[in-house]
Amino acid sequence: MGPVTVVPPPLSAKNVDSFAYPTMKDRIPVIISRIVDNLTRNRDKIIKNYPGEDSLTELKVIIGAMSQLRYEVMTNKPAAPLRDGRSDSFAWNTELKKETEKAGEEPKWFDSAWLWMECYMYRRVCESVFMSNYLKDLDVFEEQKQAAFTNSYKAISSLTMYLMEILSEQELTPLGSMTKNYFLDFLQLSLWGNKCDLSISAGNENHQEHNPIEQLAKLKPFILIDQAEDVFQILCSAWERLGGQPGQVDIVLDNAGFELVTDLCLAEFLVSTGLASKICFHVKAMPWFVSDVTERDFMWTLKQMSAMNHLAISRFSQKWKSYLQDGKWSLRVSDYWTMPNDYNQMKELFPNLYSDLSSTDFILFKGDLNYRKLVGDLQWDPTTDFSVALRDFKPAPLCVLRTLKSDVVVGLNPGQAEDVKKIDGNWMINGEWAVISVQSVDPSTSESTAH
Ligand SMILES: O=P(O)(O)OC[C@@]1(O)O[C@H](CO)[C@@H](O)[C@@H]1O
Ligand SMILES: [Mn+2]
Repeated sequence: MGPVTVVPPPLSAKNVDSFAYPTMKDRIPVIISRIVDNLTRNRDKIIKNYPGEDSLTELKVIIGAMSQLRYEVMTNKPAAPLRDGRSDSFAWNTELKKETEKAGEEPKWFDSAWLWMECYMYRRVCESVFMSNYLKDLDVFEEQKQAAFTNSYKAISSLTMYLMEILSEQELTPLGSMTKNYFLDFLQLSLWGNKCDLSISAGNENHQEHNPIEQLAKLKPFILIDQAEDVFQILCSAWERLGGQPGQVDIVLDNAGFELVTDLCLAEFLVSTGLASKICFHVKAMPWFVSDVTERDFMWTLKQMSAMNHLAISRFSQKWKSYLQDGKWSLRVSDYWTMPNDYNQMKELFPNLYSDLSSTDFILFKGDLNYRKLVGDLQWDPTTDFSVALRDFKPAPLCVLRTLKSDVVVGLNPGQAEDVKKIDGNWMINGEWAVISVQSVDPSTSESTAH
């Protein structure tokens, strides 16, 4: 038996010096107010897209529910059971009961675990929409997500042209050194794509304007942990294990807009250089943390790209649609990604998802929320090993690409956190700093090594 890990307490808004506190006090109320604004401003469009004799009444009910939710957050009311009867509501209400039993009272916004309450907030937003008849499929964040894509046109253009150029001009053998160098570039592009999420900016415009490739060298010193080479090594080991065939890669997506395009470009690079045989993208089952990708966002992005008068953008989107048809790429939706639980609990709560993930050769997790769920959103000492913070979550070799937007980080060297803090007091929350953290799992022994 290995050493027993003492698990620290969760991040919580009860610590007024933590980022959880201003999130609850300011950012979440602003996010809810923006939903109300958006629904009010787009009233006619919504009624037109979701016609029905009661559409307008339902829209008003949703707006009312948003005001009620904002009031509940601001006055620290206890979490109430979900009432929408959606397939996940039983699991959610079971979690609510468990939390209540653990604490001796219902979870509250400013007293309980930040991760739990923040997920509950987005689930409540969805509840108000799911409770309607005509507006059931309304995505209250759609406009913001679509604007984030449209406003990143220049960066998307540079990125896709760069990808097209290297794929057509270079002889890239799967395990060659040139492939490795380009792979490292695309992995970093996907990492920095994570700067562009909309919940951190409380829904303010947050898009990519500059040429992303030119920025890579400048951004390199901001990667606090860089295990990108280990990722390449994992893909090479899969090759060898599979007798000279590439393995499957799963990507647990985060945000729509520019970030999604960086992820798709990475996936294109992987399949067209023979580093991966198949890609499975995991998307959210409902609108989530403002900018997270749903299946609809994914398909919308491809459709928009096809309609663009731009050679590289439209070509890639055609190619990507054909991958979806021939199974080289697939999408998978699971309710687990929109539960409040961390990934250590996945094996017990969603064994099918865990076993699916165990059958792949490599999992890439994108973004800050995935990072929080991997390490449990706990107050770890920053020098804790990544594998210790993951606890029992080791379905397959995995990597997380994350810009820091919440005050939890592990895997740093002694003194590193203190040094970065001297340079940038907001290093943990401003999205300027990043980590590429890896856990390699040897499939024969299931032993993991992480740094
Ligand atoms: O997962 P993502 O898109 O990178 O970030 C989600 C996020 O904006 O939401 C939380 C704050 O509300 C933070 O954990 C994080 O900054
Ligand atoms: Mn996100």
